[in-house]
Amino acid sequence: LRRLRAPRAAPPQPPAPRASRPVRVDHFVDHYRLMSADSDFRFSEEFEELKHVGREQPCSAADLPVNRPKNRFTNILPYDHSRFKLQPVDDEEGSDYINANYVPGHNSPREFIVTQGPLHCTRDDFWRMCWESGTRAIVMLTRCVEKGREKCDRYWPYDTRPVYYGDIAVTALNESRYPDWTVTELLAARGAEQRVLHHLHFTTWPDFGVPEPPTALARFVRAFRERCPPDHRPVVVHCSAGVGRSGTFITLDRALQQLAAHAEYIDIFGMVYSMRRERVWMVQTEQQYICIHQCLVAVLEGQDLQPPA
Ligand SMILES: CNC(=O)[C@H](Cc1ccc(NS(=O)(=O)O)cc1)NC(=O)[C@H](Cc1ccc(O)cc1)NC(=O)OC(C)(C)C
Repeated sequence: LRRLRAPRAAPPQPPAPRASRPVRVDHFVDHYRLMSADSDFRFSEEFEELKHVGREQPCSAADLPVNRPKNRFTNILPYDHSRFKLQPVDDEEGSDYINANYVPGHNSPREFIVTQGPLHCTRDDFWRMCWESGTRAIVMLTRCVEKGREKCDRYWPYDTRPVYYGDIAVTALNESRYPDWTVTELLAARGAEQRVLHHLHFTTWPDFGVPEPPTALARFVRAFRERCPPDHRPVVVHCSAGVGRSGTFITLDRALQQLAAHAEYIDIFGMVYSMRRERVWMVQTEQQYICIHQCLVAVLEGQDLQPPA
C-alpha cells in the first residue's frame, strides 16, 4: 500500500526573489528618492529580499577540522563551488584551502577574488593565492586594528626591506598617502620571477559602516581603476571578513563602469544577488546597500567627486 501512496508533496516554499531589479539610468535619481522615502522603507524591503540568497550552498572544505583555524570568523565561510583553490602541497590535507571566493565583476564572471583579512597563520597562504592567481592588484578596505581589535594581519612590509611569506619575497617599492587611502607598489618575487603589484588601502571605512562622505568611496574606486584598468587578471579584494565592505566596493566598481559604458539600466539588486550566490553576505548592511545608491546619485547629478579643498 505504501508503494501505491502518492509521493508526499514538498511543503510549499516561499517564492524565490526575482534575481534582478533593473532601474533606468535616467530614472535613477527619482528611484533613489522613492526608495529612501519614509526612513528608507523601500530600501529595507528590497535589501531583506537578499537575505537568503545563496545560503543553501555547502561550505564543506571550510568545515574540515584542519581548515577551521584558517577562518577568521565562524559565520563567514566560503562556498565550495566558488572557492579559490591553492595548489595542493604534496598530500597535505587542507593545503588547497583559503577563505576566499571568486566573485563576478563588470568585466568577467571571475574578476575578483574576495577574501578575509589574512590571519597570522594564513598570510603565507594569502601570498600563495596572490601569486598563483596572477593578480597584480590588492584592494584592502579595513585597517589592521580598529577600536583595539585586530581585523587583519600586517601581511606586507613596513619599510623597503624584503619580507618572506613562505617562499615569496615581498618588498615595498614606494608609498603614496592620501586622506582616505594609501597606495603602495609591492615587488613580489618567487624564484627567478618578479612581479609588481598595486596595493590600494582604503583607511577610513568603519566596520559595518559606510565611508564619510560616501563619495570618498567613489573617488577611491576611480583611483583604483586609474591604476588598475580591467585586464584578464583577477583583483584580490579584502576587508576583515571579506563580505560587507568588499561587496560594497565591488558593486560600486561594477555600477560606475556601467555608467561609463552608457548603460541604459543599472541593476544594483541583481549585482548583489549574483555576488551573494558566490560569497556569503556580500554587501552586509542596509546602509552599505544605500551608500552604493548615494554614490551613483552623486555621479549622475554631476557632483564633483574631488575632495573639498
Ligand atoms: C556581525 N558580525 C559578524 O557577523 C562577524 C563576522 C564579520 C562580518 C562582517 C564584517 N565586516 S567586513 O566584511 O566589512 O569586514 C566583520 C565581521 N562574526 C562574528 O563576530 C562571530 C560571531 C557571530 C556574529 C554574528 C552572527 O550572525 C554569527 C556569529 N564571531 C566569531 O567568529 O568569533 C571568533 C572571531 C572568536 C571566532
